[in-house]
Amino acid sequence: MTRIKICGLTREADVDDAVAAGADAVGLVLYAKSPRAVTAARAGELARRLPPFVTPVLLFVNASAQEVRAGLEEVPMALLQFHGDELADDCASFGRPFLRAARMAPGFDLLDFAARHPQAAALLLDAHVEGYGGGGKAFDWSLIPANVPRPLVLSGGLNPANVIDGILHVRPWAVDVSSGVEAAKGIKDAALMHRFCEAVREADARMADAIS
Ligand SMILES: O=C(O)c1ccccc1N[C@@H]1O[C@H](COP(=O)(O)O)[C@@H](O)[C@H]1O
Repeated sequence: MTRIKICGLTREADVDDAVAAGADAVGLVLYAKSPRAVTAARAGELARRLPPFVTPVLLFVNASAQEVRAGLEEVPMALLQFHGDELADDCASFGRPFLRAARMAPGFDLLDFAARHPQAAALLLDAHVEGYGGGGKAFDWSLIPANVPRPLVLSGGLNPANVIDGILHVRPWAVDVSSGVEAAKGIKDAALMHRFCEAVREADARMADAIS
C-alpha cells in the first residue's frame, strides 16, 4: 500500500480534511520563505489535531539546530524532513527519523546521494526548483535508478491526474503532494485531496491486479 503525505498545511480545516481524505502523514513547513510557512507554535497547534496513526512531519530548509529543536519541542514525535543543503550528520543529530530530500535533475547521482545519507529513513525525490521545493513541478521519473537502497517518497508536481502514472512507474514507498491539492498557496482543497488519495488507492489496486 502506497503511503500518502500531504504537505504544507496551514489551517485546522485542511488538517481535518487531509485526515478524512486518507493521508498517512501531514507536512508542516517551518521555512519562513515558503508561502506555506507556519511557526513552531502553530505547527504544534495543527499537529495536536492529528488522530493516532497519522504522522506529523516537520519540514526544514537549511534551518539552524535551534530552529529544529524549537519545532521538536512543539511536536516531539514528528518525523523530520530536510529539504535544503543540510549535511548528513546534522540531519541525524536530533535523534528523530528523517526524510532527506533529493533535488532531481539530469546528471544528479541519486545512488551517490543515498550513500552519503545512510541514516535517512527514506529519500524524498523532488524536482530541482528555485526556492528548494513546493514548486508544483514534476521531474523525469526515468532519472531514478533501479535498486536505490532506501525507501523512496515520490514528490514534485504530483496531482490527482498524474499520481497513478507516478506510482506505477516508480513504485515508491510513499507519495508526497503539496501544490497539486491546493486552491491557493497554503490553502488546501478538500475535493482535490480526496481525489488524490482515491487515485493512490486506484494505483495500488492496479498493482495488486497485476500481481494476481
Ligand atoms: O511546500 C513548500 O512550500 C516547500 C518549501 C520548501 C521546500 C519544500 C517544500 N515543499 C515540499 O516540496 C515537495 C514538492 O511539492 P509540490 O507538490 O511540487 O508542490 C514536497 O515534498 C513538499 O513537501
